[in-house]
Amino acid sequence: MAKKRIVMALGHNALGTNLPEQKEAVGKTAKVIADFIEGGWQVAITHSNAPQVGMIHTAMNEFGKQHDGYTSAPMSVCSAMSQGYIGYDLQNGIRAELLKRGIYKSVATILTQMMVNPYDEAFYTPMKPIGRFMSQEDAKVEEEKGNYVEEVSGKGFRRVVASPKPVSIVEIDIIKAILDADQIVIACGGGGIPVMEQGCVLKGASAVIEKDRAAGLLAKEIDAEVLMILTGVDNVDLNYGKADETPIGLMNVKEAADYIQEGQFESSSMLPKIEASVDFIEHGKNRKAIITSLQMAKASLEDNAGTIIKD
Ligand SMILES: Nc1ncnc2c1ncn2[C@@H]1O[C@H](COP(=O)(O)OP(=O)(O)O)[C@@H](O)[C@H]1O
Ligand SMILES: NC(=O)OP(=O)(O)O
Repeated sequence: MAKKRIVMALGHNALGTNLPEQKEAVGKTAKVIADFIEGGWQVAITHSNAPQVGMIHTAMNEFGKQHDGYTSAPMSVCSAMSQGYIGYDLQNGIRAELLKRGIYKSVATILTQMMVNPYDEAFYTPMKPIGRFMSQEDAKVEEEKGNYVEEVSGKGFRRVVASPKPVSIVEIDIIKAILDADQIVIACGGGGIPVMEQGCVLKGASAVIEKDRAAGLLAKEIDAEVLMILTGVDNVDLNYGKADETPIGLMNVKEAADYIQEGQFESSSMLPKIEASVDFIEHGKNRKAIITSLQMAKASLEDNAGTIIKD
């Protein structure tokens, strides 16, 4: 019988935002991933990259100017770098955890490109926050460089870039081949490297794709049973941040659509997770999406925690 597949999308809490944090977080995350593999799941992993891609872009473009022969790097190249260095940590962390348990499986990171539509409206309105939180003075400097910034209530300022929807996964066949061989794949990291087709050539786009939307597309493409989005909270809340905030345990796609209509979910954080979940469920049978924290991951798989979205 074919093994069941799960896509695990790792947010900042399961991953950290810089190298030391990442090392520590990955150790804990690898244990949960290994539990799932031990439990007989075929696992595809994807991850966040907004803090990292912003840091890499600043490093490449600021320091690049200061040294002869160093050149700056476009956002698509920075996305590729973020996939490489996050994947490197993740694949070693998972490999080590599996070895400790006597499980001999390969873990591979696929530098994944994601086809986007060059006419996607999102290119006209940069909305995806990346990089560090900045003071107003630093934000002004960024704007003078030609970058876009946005104020994040109570937290300072952040760069924002375009975030087109992912249309197709260029490396999907190799991702499927790794899963068919019952090995572990890390793919579509940071939403995938956004590219546009120009004849036979793929050109990088100056954008960062929402990793939750990429995770949903990946889950659809590999025909996963479960899309598990691991984030900073145990549950999705209704009336988030208000006095009558209420955690959602179970909702169906109709209820999710109604809540979206009511404007229950923030566009830059929870909305893409819910939309990706609904889209995943609507395109298959007996599928389940889970939004929860790393701590609740195992319990949520048995419907005992987290926010579960079903048909
Ligand atoms: N309706 C909601 N219910 C719960 N958390 C919410 C909601 N809306 C926004 N959030 C916030 O959004 C965060 C998740 O978004 P984000 O930080 O972008 O995720 P990640 O990096 O984990 O993918 C949560 O940790 C929480 O602080
Ligand atoms: N690419 C992306 O969605 O990253 P974050 O989850 O860090 O925002």
